[in-house]
This record gives sequence, structure tokens and C-alpha cells, in this order.
Amino acid sequence: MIANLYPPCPQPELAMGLPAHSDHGLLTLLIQNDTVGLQVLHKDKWVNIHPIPNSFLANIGDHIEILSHGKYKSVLHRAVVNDRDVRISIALAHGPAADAAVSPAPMLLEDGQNPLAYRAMKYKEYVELQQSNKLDGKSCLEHIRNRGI
Ligand SMILES: O=C(O)CCC(=O)C(=O)O
Ligand SMILES: [Fe+2]
Repeated sequence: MIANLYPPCPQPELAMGLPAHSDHGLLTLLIQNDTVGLQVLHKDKWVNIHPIPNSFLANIGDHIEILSHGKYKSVLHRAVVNDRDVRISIALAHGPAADAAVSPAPMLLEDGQNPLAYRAMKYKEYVELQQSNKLDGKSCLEHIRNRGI
């Protein structure tokens, strides 16, 4: 579980609450107060996600992209700040077992799809890789992507 607190910022255009990234797990469930701040990259544009009261927002994480062999893409998102309101979000990450070595699920591959688009990696190593670097888009997924596929 990750709790994020974004205080008002006098110069929001100069700051970023959380840089662009995708989440490492399968699904992330996010709850947030009623302050806009989450943005999702859609068709090369950052789109504001307006909170819906009393709801969870579900984000697809990198391990759904890996398991589905790229059919379902993890969502690139970021959090911006504003100069008026405090924003709070709580993210609940769901992933495979820490020791599970994850690669695309064979039953989700189309006939003869080989080689695989992603190399197998233990989930805990993937999480460590993401946490030991600054958040940088989908760089972890790029790290295990097989070139030329
Ligand atoms: O504050 C938000 O809405 C985004 C939080 C987030 O992306 C994360 O904790 O991974
Ligand atoms: Fe996130």
C-alpha cells in the first residue's frame, strides 16, 4: 500500500507530484479525495482523471502487460499538483507471489508466437528494479523487453 500526500504548491507549473510511470503489479486500486491530480497518457495527451466519489480506480500494471504478451498495456500516469487544495491518494498494489518468475502466459499466446516479447523475471526483482531507480515512464518494462519483437 502506498499513501501519497500532495500539499498545495505555490508554483504548480514548476513542480510534479509524481513523475510519469506505470505500476509494477497486476492491478492497482486507487482511492483519492475529491481533488483532481491524477493524469493518464491517452493518445499522446495527458488527460485529467476526475475522481468519482466512493469509488476505486483500477489501473493496469506492467505484469498484466507481461502476462498478456502486450495485449493489455499498463497505463502511463502521473500526479500533478495545484496551488489550492491538498490531494491525498492511496494505492493498493496487487501482484504475483514475490518469488514467481513471470513471463507471458502460454495460453494467451497466439499459435507459434515465439520468441516472447518479455524475458522472465522474478516479481520481487522487478519491484526492486523499479524502486532502486527514479520513476521513469515504462523503463522497467523496456528493460525486460526482447528487442526486435
Ligand atoms: O496520486 C495518484 O493519483 C497516483 C499515485 C500513483 O500513481 C502511485 O502511487 O503509484
Ligand atoms: Fe502509479
